[in-house]
Amino acid sequence: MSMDFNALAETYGTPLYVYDFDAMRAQYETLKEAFRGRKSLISYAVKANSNLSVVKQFADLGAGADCVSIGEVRRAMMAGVPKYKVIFSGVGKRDDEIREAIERDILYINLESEAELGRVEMIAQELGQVARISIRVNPNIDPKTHPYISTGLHDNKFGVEIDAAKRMYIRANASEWLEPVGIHFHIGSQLTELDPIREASEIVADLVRSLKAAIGIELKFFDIGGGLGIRYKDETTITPYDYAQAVLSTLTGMDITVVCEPGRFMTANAGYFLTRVLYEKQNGAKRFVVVDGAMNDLIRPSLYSAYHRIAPATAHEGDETPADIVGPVCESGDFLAKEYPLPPMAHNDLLVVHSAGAYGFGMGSNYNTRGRAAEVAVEAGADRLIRDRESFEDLVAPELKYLG
Ligand SMILES: Cc1ncc(COP(=O)(O)O)c(C=O)c1O
Ligand SMILES: N[C@@H](CCCC[NH3+])C(=O)O
Repeated sequence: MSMDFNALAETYGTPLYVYDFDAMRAQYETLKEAFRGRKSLISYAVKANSNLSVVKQFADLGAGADCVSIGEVRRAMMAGVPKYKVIFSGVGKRDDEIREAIERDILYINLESEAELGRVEMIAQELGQVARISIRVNPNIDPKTHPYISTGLHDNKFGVEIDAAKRMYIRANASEWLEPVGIHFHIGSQLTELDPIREASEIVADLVRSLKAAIGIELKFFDIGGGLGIRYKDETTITPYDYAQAVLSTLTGMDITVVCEPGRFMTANAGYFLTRVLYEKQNGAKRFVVVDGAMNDLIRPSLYSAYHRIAPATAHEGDETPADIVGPVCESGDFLAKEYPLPPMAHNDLLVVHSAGAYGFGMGSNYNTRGRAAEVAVEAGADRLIRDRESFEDLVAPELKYLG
C-alpha cells in the first residue's frame, strides 16, 4: 500500500514508527497457507514487535505467541492470545516467571537446560499442577547468518545437545509433575538459506522418532522456532512455501503439529521509521546528515551494522552523494546508515527508514533522556495511534518521587 508519510509525520510528529497492518496480516496468511494440509500453529514471536495492537491483530487472525519473558506472556494474553497458544522460551527464566507460566496454564514452557528442568519440576510440584514442557534442542547447525543472531551452534548459549535432550525427556516422562508435549529448535534469525533449516529439522525429527521407539514418548508439537529472513536490501529470501516444504519433508509419516515462531517475517517489512532532517554538515571531506531519530530509536545499524533502505519522502533535486545519516545521541556509533547516497537535504525534510517493523521500537531505549517514538497503525487506508510518544514526564516519573 502506498502511504502518505508526509501527512503521517505532520499529524503525529517525528521520530515515528508506522506499521502497515494489512501487510502484516498478509504475511501471517501466507505463512499459514504454506503449512496447509498439516496441523500448524503460527506462534508470533512477540519480541519482534510487542505493541499490544500488533499482537492483537495476530491473535485475532488465530496466531499464538512465542514469549521470552513473563512480561511478554502477560502482553500476549492481554492482547487476546488464548492460553493454549502461548509458549514461554528463553535460556534464563526466574522462579516467579516459571510459577506464573504454570499457573496461567500456557501451552508449554520451552526448557533450555537440565537445571531448568529441575526448577520447573520443583515449582510444578509446589503448585500441585502439572507443567507441560518442550525441550529446545541445539542441533549444532551453522545457520549462515550474522554471528550475533545465530543460535543453533554449540558455541551459542541456546538449547541443549541431543544427548542431554534425551536424558531430559526420560526424566520428564518419569516425573509426575512434568508432561513432555513438544520439541523445539531455533537455529538463528534472518535465515536466507534453506539447507541448514532442513538439516536441523531432520536431526530433530529423528530424535522425535527415536524418543517414541525407545521410551514411548509421543510428542504433539514440533516447534521449528522462527528465523525466516526478509529482504532488507538485495537478499534472496526463502519463500514460505519452500520453508514449509523443507520442514514437512522431514516429518513424513508423523502425526505432529508444526509450531512456527516467526517474528521478523511477520512485521519487519510492514514497518517504517520516519525521521526529519535537522541539519547537513561537512567535516572535511565527510558529509553528515543529522536527523531527529537515533540509535535509541533504531539500534540495528549500530549493533549489527544492519542495512536499512532509507529514502526521502518526497523527490529531491540534485545529485546523490554519500552521507552518514546520524542521530543526536552522544556516541560515534549513533548512525542509521554510513556512506548512504542522498541528494542535498534541507531542514525538516523527511526520511523514511524501511524494514523497521521488527526489532525496531522494541529494542529502543531512553538513552540521553530521549522519549521513545510514537507508533501508528495504518489499516485499510486509515491511520491511528497505537502508542503515545513518551514524554519527559513519563521518563522521570519513576525517579521523581525519590527526590524528596
Ligand atoms: C526461540 C525463538 N523463536 C523465535 C524467534 C524469532 O525470530 P525471527 O524474528 O528471526 O523470526 C527468536 C529470535 O531469534 C527466538 O529466539
Ligand atoms: N534483534 C535481532 C535479532 C535477534 C532475534 C531474537 N532472537 C535483529 O534485530 O535482527
